Amino acid sequence: MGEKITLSIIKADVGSIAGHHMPHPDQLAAATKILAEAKQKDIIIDFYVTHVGDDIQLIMTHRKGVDHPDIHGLAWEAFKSATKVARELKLYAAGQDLLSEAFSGNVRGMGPGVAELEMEEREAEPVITFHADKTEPGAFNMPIYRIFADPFNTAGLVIDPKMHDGFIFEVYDVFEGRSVLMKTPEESYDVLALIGTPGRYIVRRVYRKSDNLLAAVVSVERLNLTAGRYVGKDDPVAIVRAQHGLPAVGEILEPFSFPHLVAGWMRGSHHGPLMPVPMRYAKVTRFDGPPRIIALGWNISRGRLIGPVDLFDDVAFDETRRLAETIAEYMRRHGPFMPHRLGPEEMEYTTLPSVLEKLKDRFVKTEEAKVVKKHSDLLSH
Ligand SMILES: O=C(COP(=O)(O)O)[C@@H](O)[C@H](O)[C@H](O)COP(=O)(O)O
Repeated sequence: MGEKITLSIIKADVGSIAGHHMPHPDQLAAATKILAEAKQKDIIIDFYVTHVGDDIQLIMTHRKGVDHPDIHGLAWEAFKSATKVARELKLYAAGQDLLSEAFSGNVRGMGPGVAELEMEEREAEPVITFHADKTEPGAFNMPIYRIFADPFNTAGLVIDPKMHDGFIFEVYDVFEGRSVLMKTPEESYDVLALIGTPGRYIVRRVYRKSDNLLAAVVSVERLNLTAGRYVGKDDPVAIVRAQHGLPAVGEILEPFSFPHLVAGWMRGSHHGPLMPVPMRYAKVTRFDGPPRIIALGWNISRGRLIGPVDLFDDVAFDETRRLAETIAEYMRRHGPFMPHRLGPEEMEYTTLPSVLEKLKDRFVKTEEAKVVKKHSDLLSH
């Protein structure tokens, strides 16, 4: 057995410039300083700090396995430091995603989003990390399904003997906090029956069936469910391993050529197209969006992060971006109406219920005559 390396992405929104747009460079520098010191002390092997929209992304490699208090504590410290900068500069929503003052061993349930994948490095270990803003973890359901279970997307499912048996999906129910393992292709329709409800059922992990190799991990934290109130959107991340018996990089990127509708966007309350963008466009503007995603390509070499390459920085995705803009325009024309605005179940976790609360005593039973009388009484005052 070779050495095990863990790739951890821990992300949080701890304040940004000009609303929920993007972090200040000094915040990224503060987080970088903390991780650089940890690298010097051999707590982590390597790291990279970036952002998508207003979310700071800590990408780290280490030998400590998933959910390790040293790694989570380090991320917490980096976010605290970036929050301090945000407070000094009076940035917007300083410390937004840090739901607790004190760290208690693990950032899960404390606000930040987490995707961690422990691996035995293959001879070459190509990996893609995805980072999204203004959307929820279920936004990954459709692309992950297409990558690992749709032969019209992934030719390797048909052609490559190592993939031909299919993959095992772990689907997580965010409301019940439990998950189920399901096999594709044989249980594909059952998988789809669940993950077509992306606000509740989220693909959390995918394993290659032939040898149980862990191929993908998605962050499943739903910030508003954790906080019990509207805080911001979850802005999920994912790690997908590529090539040599796994989907090729091009097969992993392919589903993102369709800018599918996801929940999030303005006030976490609207459906909009997920737009794949290069890092330089990883900041939201129009109606605080549209929701965006970047894809960073890496090779992991004895834990060293070789990269990133900015995978959506390609004219091949120009048409997708144009289509996303057209869809954004179409959806925007609906204003406050569904299906642009989310449905009532999803709106439960936004600020709308407090508006509706004000109206609750003004509803009257619809017995026509009495209603007309009551209205005429009200109007005559
Ligand atoms: O979705 C949004 C922020 O989500 P985020 O923090 O990026 O997860 C924004 O659209 C805000 O909801 C919007 O700008 C209003 O913000 P507040 O004035 O309520 O802070």
